[in-house]
Amino acid sequence: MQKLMRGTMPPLEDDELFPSTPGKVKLERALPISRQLQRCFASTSTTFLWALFFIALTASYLSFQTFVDTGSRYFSASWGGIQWEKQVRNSAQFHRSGGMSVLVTGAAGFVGTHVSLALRKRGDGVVGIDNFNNYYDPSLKKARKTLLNGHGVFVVEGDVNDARILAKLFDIVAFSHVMHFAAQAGVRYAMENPHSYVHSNVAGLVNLLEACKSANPQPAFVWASSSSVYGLNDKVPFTESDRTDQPASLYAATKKAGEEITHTYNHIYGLSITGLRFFTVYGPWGRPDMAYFFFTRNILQGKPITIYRGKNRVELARDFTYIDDVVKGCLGALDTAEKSTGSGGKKRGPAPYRIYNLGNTQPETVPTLVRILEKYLKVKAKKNVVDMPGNGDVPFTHANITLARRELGYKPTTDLQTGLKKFVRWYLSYYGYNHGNPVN
Ligand SMILES: O=C(O)[C@H]1O[C@H](OP(=O)(O)OP(=O)(O)OC[C@H]2O[C@@H](n3ccc(=O)[nH]c3=O)[C@H](O)[C@@H]2O)[C@H](O)[C@@H](O)[C@@H]1O
Repeated sequence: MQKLMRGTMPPLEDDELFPSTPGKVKLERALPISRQLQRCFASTSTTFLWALFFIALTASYLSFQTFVDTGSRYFSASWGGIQWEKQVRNSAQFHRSGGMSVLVTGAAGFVGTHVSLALRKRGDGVVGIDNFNNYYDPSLKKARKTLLNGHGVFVVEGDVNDARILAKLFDIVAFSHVMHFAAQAGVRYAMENPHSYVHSNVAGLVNLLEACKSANPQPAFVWASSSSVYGLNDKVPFTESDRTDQPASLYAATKKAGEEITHTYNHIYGLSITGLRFFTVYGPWGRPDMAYFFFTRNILQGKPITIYRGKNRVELARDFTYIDDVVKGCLGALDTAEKSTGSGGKKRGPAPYRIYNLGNTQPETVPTLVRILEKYLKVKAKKNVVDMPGNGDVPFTHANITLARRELGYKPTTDLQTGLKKFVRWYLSYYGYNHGNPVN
């Protein structure tokens, strides 16, 4: 402030008030008393005007500062404060002996919501964080948040790229586990918005790992990788040790990068890491960007759906996995995760690094998926069958789940018929038949 005033208006020196032009000086000195008084008055009023100018400048500077302060408080108002900290603490509290305190990122997402609810229902403490971005309808995410709130899970509005909010959360709660779902999902959208994948799946992941490695105690870290890392691998079923160095999409490449990045944090800092490769997870409260979801909407609205087919007219297939089965796999991963070994950002000993497939081991074709939907919706789909565009898709996925079965106790029990029946029931109760606004 002082700097600004000095820079704007240096103090006036005597010789500036009385210019050094010899003739003028003489003239001043020759002036009568009355004129000199008049001059003096004139210079006083100039000083007065300058003083006014300074006051005005100071006042506007101060009010600008207040505006900036208020503004920054306003923009960060979604988190912070005593009440907010209390909510975080309460939500993190577990209610069973040997319970865990879990930070769930992407908690208002599809899998994040289901896992948070399951943890809470069995008495674990859960704090959610979600940035509620508009990749798909944020009102669905808000509805999931309301559901979570109703079960005592507090969801913080924030981004995993924000180091300040993560530091604050770890400051308030000694999380035993981090369950990381926050990511840019979707295979084909990577061609439209490649940077969002790097931002969330690479930069966001690193930011979160930095917070975890510095936390004391360090939490065990479990996170969502993807079946897409198998890329062009055509050895079936896909086994964890199969090659994953041929991704077919940028999405897959960022998930693969995540597997390598988490490995370095395990190696250098002693973070306990478990990566879960999800296979096309579906079910109630699902993601509207996925085929089973928007096929349902289009069929109900009488709009056509596009079914891709592979080379030589081969039908595409996915190892569609029902949400409840995946939730059990996630809980199994959390329950069996050994502790991280580092403290104060330093590794104290080797920590586990694990990767598991969470699939269904019963691949079904996309036309079969459509037939089941038609049956439960009681509406015939208008189908356009086209060759699969070169947009990052792979022709099929099929999980070998031996490892997860043995080490996590993972045992999927829901076939596509049963799972889609439950999805359709939820969809109709949430959107009604026309998919206008949610019915509730
Ligand atoms: O398991 C995974 O790794 C991935 O599963 C899904 O990706 P995807 O299997 O491509 O799921 P959908 O986008 O729902 O597509 C399912 C099938 O429907 C096909 N499809 C999709 C869209 C469409 O208009 N028509 C069509 O035939 C796709 O080619 C694919 O075979 C998720 O979207 C990814 O986030 C996740 O990581």
